[in-house]
Amino acid sequence: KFGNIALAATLLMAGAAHADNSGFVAVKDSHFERNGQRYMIAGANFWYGGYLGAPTGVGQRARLVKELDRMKALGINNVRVLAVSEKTAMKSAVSPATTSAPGQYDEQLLQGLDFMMAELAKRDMTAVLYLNNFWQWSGGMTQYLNWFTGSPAHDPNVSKDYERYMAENATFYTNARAQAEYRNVIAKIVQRTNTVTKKPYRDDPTILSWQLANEPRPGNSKATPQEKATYVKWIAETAHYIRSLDGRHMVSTGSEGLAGSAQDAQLYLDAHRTPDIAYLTYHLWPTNWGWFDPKKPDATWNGMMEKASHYLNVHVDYAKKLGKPIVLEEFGLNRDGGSFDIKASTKVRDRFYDAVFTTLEKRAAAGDPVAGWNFWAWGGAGRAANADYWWKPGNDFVGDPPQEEQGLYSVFDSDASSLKLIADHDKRLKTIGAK
Ligand SMILES: O=C1NC[C@H](CO)[C@@H](O)[C@@H]1O
Repeated sequence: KFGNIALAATLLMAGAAHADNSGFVAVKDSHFERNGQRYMIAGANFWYGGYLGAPTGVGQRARLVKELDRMKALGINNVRVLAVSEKTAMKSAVSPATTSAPGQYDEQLLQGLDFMMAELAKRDMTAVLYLNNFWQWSGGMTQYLNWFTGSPAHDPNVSKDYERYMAENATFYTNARAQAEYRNVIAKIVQRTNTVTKKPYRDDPTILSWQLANEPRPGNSKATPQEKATYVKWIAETAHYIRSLDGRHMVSTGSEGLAGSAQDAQLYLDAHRTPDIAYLTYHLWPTNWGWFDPKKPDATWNGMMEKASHYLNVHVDYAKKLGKPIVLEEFGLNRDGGSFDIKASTKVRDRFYDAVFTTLEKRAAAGDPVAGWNFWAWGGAGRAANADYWWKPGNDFVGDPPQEEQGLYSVFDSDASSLKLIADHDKRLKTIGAK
């Protein structure tokens, strides 16, 4: 009899040994799992988290600690953060930047990322780190092209010619020297050892995923079959490269979904089919995409919600098709009347957030591969510094990057109704699917 008990205990131990208690988030049956439990992302966008963590210069470590404490208290468990920026002459981009020139990296900003990662780990929070930007506000792909083709970095805030901007940026994917430097940066960060925790990033479960870029697109709205094929290949090869450096962390694309895929569902599916991309991402921007006019809320709300509801649901269906989780890792709406003023109310935005959260909770409760959300974006204690609401070096960082008015989409610490809504839904989301 005693022998049986010993045998049972041994088998139990052996079984337990196989349960993954590493703390890493991984995909299991088209959901996220962490330490054997369902993991839902109840997240925020916090692009400047690494900047606040810097030991000198732009660093504001006391503010960073307070912002993370506030997020943690609300039940936010994940932040989506810009991991690296490129120095550029463009006015609407953040400065300083991590990469001042190919091969020259600002150790202070990289230590900022280290400090932020250490603080997240203390709070049992995770991070999605994006390694490039399709847009100009952190230098991004247009700055790489400036370095390697000599073409002037194209600021669409100045040219207003987004179609030309996007077509030009897509040449990044086939520029061998730009790709080589991009991979140097990827290797530098993925193989980095955190100077605060002394832990290699590769061994740090605080990272939820490495993300190829913020909102990478195949080209402009008329992307050609060749550009689309190039885009799918770039995603697969870059994701494979990251996985060759770090086989423990998931990799994600940063895609907006159809809006960032020339409205081509086949392209969006093909871009996320490779096994090296662990989950799908998508973003939802009603005002940017012309579905909503904050100055005519009553006239445009119904049409917008019809489109938004379809967008939310159809991408969950795409994820089901691929058998992978999907994260709505950006969504946002203006303050009432389109105001940038922190004193403006947020009634319409709260209604929109509530509708987004409720739609995704319903799909998650039905067992669909909804793995959570990140609202755009955490403004916290940051405040716009100038009457015209534009950012200048030395000003506070808020949820809106420098290419947009500081207050456009930010959720500030004084937006009590928004924060309560976020906290309530984050709590509800995390109970869905919990074993
Ligand atoms: O990634 C992004 N998506 C939309 C945000 C708000 O317009 C924008 O600031 C950012 O570039």
